[in-house]
Amino acid sequence: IQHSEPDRNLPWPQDRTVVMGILNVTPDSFHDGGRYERIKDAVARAEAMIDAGADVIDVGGESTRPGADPVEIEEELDRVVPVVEELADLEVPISVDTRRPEVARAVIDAGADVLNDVEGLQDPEMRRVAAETGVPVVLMHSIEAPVDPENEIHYDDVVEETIRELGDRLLAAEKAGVDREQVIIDPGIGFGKTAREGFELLDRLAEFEALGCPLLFGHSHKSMFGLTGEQAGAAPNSTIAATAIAARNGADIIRVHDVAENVAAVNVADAAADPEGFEP
Ligand SMILES: Nc1nc2[nH]c(SCC(=O)O)nc2c(=O)[nH]1
Repeated sequence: IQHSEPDRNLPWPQDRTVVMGILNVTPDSFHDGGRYERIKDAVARAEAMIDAGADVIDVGGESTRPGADPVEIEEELDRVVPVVEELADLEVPISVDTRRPEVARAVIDAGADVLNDVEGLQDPEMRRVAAETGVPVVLMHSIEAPVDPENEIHYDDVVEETIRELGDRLLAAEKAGVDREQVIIDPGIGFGKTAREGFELLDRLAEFEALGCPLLFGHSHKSMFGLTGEQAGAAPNSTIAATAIAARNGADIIRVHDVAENVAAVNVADAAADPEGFEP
């Protein structure tokens, strides 16, 4: 499976699988230091991921794990804006994982290059920000984020239905003035989907080509790997293995915590996809 046509003006290479390093700036993701410590640590962690081969850094100030408590907007701004300001000078693009238009506007003003909306631009105001700024936007499939664990969602065919619903979101975005060329799609692993549905999506990733957009796959340390003997939050080996399969099945961007290991996995997949043409 070759990557989507390299005709998008995205801020990363389009002839190989791109690695997005996850930078959580939620308090529980740092040892207990002061605010300034946290910002310093965040920048150091971003630089370490870049040194390990990350092509883009995804900054997130609100955990959207199933059942997570929503964070006040002021708190989210206070967490992400200072970090984006520091990272804006680094040589790789910065994406921000946020559901909030206020945060989206603020981080773009602060130098963020990409919006990563786990609610798939369901908020009309988020569609307006994407349309007005023209930045690349990751449109992730989720009926809601965080998903209420009590909310029993049933799919007959998770792949078909996810593609269809992403298609609907794409249309709504285009109606709001978002250019299809700026959209990256994402199946939203773990967001209202079971472990087995996660593996079904991994196996049939190529079917998402139908939407004609680059595809981001975000499986790192997720609960689907309970099926393969690892735990949510501690699934390094399953994550690396799934990265290789996802890249070989057409994922254009892989969103991970452990950059070096997953860079190796995408290199293996890309080399297998094009043994003659692959360049290390
Ligand atoms: N685009 C995109 N953004 C995300 N943000 C999270 S937060 C939950 C976690 O990392 O465990 N997951 C994803 C994902 O799968 N895709």
